[in-house]
Amino acid sequence: MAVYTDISEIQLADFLTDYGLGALLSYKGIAEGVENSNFLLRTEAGTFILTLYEKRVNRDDLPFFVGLMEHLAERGISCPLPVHTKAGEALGELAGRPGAIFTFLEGMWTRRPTADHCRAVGRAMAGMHAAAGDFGLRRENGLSLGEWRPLFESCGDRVDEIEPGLAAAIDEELAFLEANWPADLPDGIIHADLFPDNVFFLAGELSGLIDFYFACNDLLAYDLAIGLCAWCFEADGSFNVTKGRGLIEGYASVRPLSAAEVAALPILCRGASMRFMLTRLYDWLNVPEGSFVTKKDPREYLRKLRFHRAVASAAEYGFDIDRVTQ
Ligand SMILES: Nc1ncnc2c1ncn2[C@@H]1O[C@H](COP(=O)(O)OP(=O)(O)O)[C@@H](O)[C@H]1O
Ligand SMILES: N[C@@H](CCOP(=O)(O)O)C(=O)O
Repeated sequence: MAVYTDISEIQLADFLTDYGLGALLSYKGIAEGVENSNFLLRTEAGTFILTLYEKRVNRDDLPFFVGLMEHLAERGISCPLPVHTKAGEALGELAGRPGAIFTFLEGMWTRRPTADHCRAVGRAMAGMHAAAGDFGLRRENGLSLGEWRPLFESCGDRVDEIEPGLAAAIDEELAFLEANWPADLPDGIIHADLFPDNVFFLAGELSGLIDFYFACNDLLAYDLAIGLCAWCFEADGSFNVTKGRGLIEGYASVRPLSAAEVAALPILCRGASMRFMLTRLYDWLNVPEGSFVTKKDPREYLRKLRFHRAVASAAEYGFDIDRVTQ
């Protein structure tokens, strides 16, 4: 969850008068997600999601996110659609926060991803990359290579509280990533946070993608690397090659990879592990105790980073290179 901003029934009912959604019947904060405040709304017109945008979301980026969701939906990608006010606006303001109301997406995220789930996610990710190809706006990745060191430095001198020696290990890994990060791979709009909690399934089928608030222009294969980190590890920390094969082959069945993208996967996975370890680390040290937010453990991504550091070739992710390259 997250609910960082509390709203009263009076505030919400007043906000809703701008929309043609009828009267408010009920609302409650959603205890999932970590970035924004989300509320489940029931009005006379049906069920909706109200999102209030919090700290990491820049107000200027909101037209990109909302426009991207509309663009993807027009091209057949199942994702939430912003509801417009009677005046035609997708974005409003509530409790001092920018906010928007979205259509409710049926389905649930899976707590136990299987190789079939991974294959479906790979296909959906590649479908999203293709559908976003002609989107007219750009957004630079605010959490790419150049931002990792400042984020690390902003964690201050408490990093070793998480694990002794962690600060030095991060410093060394960042130096490697800064010196070796790939250039000249195909780029485009990526989701950049396609974790299991952002993919819904209904009756065994993938029913939609949510949470586009990290979406940005970056290397397409970096999205796949984020997916390998988020979907293909077991609770005991081991990498599941069957899931890895499912994810990558599912992706490549829609958008075949280049040999250079395949070769870059291990370093892209190291970068993805670093990125999620650092945001978790920052939150771990900075989100106040008692917030209605579940903090995520940075050590999970430290373990994943260590795994990827030991990978000598992308074939170790479990797939047949000839089946995924063009
Ligand atoms: N359009 C939607 N339809 C149904 N549920 C949604 C929708 N958007 C958000 N949710 C619910 O809200 C939760 C948090 O949303 P998410 O966008 O992941 O938040 P955050 O940006 O804070 O990570 C999701 O796990 C889901 O339960
Ligand atoms: N996926 C990130 C945290 C952000 O997750 P969200 O889906 O709640 O926005 C992580 O696991 O660190």
